[in-house]
Amino acid sequence: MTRTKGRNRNNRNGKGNRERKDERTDLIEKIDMNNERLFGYYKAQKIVPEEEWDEFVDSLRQHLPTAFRVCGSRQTANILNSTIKNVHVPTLSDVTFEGQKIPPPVQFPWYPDGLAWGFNVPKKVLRRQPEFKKFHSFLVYETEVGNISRQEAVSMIPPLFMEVEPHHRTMDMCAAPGSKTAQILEAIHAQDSSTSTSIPTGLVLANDSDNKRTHLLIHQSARLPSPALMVTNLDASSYPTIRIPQQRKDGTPYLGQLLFDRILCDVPCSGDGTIRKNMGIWKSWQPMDGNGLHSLQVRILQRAMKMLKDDGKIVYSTCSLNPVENEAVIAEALGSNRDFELVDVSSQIPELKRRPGLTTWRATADKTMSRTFESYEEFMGSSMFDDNVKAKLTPGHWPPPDADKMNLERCMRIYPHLQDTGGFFVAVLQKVQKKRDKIERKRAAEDTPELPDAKKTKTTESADVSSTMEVDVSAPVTPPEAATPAAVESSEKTDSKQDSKPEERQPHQSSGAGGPSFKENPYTFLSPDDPILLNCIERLHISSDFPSSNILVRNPTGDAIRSLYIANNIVKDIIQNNDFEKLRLTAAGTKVFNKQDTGKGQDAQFRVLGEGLPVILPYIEPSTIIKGDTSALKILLTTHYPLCTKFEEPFRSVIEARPVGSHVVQFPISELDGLNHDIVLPIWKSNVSITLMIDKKAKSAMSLRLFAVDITTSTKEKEKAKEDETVVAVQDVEDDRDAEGDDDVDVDE
Ligand SMILES: C[S@@+](CC[C@H](N)C(=O)[O-])C[C@H]1O[C@@H](n2cnc3c(N)ncnc32)[C@H](O)[C@@H]1O
Repeated sequence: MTRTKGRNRNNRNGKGNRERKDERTDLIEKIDMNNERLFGYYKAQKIVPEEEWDEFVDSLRQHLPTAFRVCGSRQTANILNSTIKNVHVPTLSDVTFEGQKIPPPVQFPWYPDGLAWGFNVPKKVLRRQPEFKKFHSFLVYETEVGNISRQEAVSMIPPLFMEVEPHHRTMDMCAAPGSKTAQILEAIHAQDSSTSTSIPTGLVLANDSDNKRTHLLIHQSARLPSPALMVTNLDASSYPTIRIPQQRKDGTPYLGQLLFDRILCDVPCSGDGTIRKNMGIWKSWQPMDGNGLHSLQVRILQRAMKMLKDDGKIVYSTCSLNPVENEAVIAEALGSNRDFELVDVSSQIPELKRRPGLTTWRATADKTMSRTFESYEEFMGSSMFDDNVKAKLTPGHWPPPDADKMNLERCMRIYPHLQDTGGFFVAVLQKVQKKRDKIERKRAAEDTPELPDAKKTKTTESADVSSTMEVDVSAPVTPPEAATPAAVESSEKTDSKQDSKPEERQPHQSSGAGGPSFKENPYTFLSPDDPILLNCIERLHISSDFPSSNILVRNPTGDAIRSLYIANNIVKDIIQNNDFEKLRLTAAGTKVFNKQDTGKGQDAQFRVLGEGLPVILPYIEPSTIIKGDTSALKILLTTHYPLCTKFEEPFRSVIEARPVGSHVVQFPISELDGLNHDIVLPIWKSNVSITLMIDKKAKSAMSLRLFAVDITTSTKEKEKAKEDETVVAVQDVEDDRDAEGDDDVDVDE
């Protein structure tokens, strides 16, 4: 798929951001937005009625509006959304620039709770018009701290049709860079409050075969830290079976296949639905792009079908308009597995304008003229192609003979001219019940046989993840619905470097599933009696119902050396019963405590992290949480290490009386922004001063939200910079994002 060049490459040319941006605009203007192969191909598919063709093509040539989503937990998102609606939009509603009225951002009518927005404003307006410039800075800061996600409008659609609930076990098979994973995580955490994160019983297993992109995904998902998240780095088309402890009807434990309630297959595709953004497609498009991906797309969907629970749902999506990558994939997968059918979702999200899936289409291998063929037989009989080319297409590229029985019209086609978006394809498949008995019998036969003496055993399936693991089937099986958590994250490579002793195990290295060698540390759950864990619990006054058996570390020794993570029960079950190396498990759960050096002569302590605090907060004894006020928050935002004596009473006496270490402060904020919510933040108390333990960007975003200006220390530095530095910074963020994924949109184009 066409990509915007990354920042570094551009900077090597020695050109400034503004210059680069203007060059890009010139380029856009010079692009020839005609491609007869593309037009001929899609006309032959009759993707829109003839009288709509011109409108459709015209929309492909228009600049794509910027879209963003207010994200995070539902309550936090609703608070920020009110700020946009009640504070920003009114100031942007009556703006004119160079004599032209500039439209304010608008909410997408089809997105739940009005949490998604779009706006179409030239970049010079964002750069020079004061109200829009301010709004732009707000978007940039909130994006950086994870409260706003820039995501193409159509890319937001597939997760909505998954209808994820907090107890669901979900899988995102091709997840990077993670914009849809974030939506799934939000649905899993729908019950969180504005200050605390629940430990849901559900699971979000996000996978991508591209190792680098899984790390982008991990970075993105850090915006909604979750004990329910796991990230793996495997080829989705051959994803291994995961085993978890289960119970038969008579109560005997066994290791059985983990099946999912919901699976998203947002598969790799030719991406011509993104042509409004990725303009190189105008020149490069040819039908073999989609033809070549068809087989992989089918195999990914077929693998998802094997991992789904009865009554579970799969959402299949692409950002391509090509039926070979869409309806043909659905038809081939349905033809190979009669336990599935397409779901009629026509009554869901009625505000979303869409067109039905195609029931017939014509494939081709013709790169020049786009002559299309009605059937595989006609194609094979043509003298236009040699055997090599003919071998690249299969009967599955065409409609099957029984296509009319598959309800392919239940698929959804989103066209650019319908609501000024990119193009997208979405289909919802459901596993039907009619063969349930047969399936259950088959599955029972496949499951690991129960051992009479419940002794350790080896599973037998050679291709299975757990095939080489010793499994203690007598171990008590945690009921999946019991809400106790635990999580992990990406590896602490520094732990192994700094702390490993010669006799310690080294991080596992393997080259699984065709990827690069896998160098990650093992995942070890701490004993609830671990002295460091007990120390964290005691110092922060964490209650006895805290799930301390769900805390894990990632380093070769399995000791609490630097970071402690929390994972929920299902994540823990997966880690404990499967080989993390074969799963290429790259991250799981969320980090909650980190080691903090306390200076010479003092023992190191662990502190609660900003991202981990929402998970820990519900367990902290409320009376031990320090009550802050606006003046204390201002001092903490503007000064790095303010002395305790700088604060007003009663805050000053309270913090002076606290021991050195990690503490939590609650600031009642309603007095500032009129919204009824508090902010709870971690601080570190040293002998004479305290400091706010959140990063600079989070401080700036908070400052802008609460005080309408950035009062943090970094502002002083910024004041020295050029007038449009914010815009440059914005552009840098955007360029990084462009490099991250196909779903990102430039904010200011
Ligand atoms: C359309 S993008 C996914 C976008 C993502 N769902 C999002 O919303 O951010 C397709 C992804 O599939 C990944 N991919 C390609 N082949 C794959 C395979 N065989 N198994 C798993 N992932 C694959 C690519 O690395 C790419 O990140």
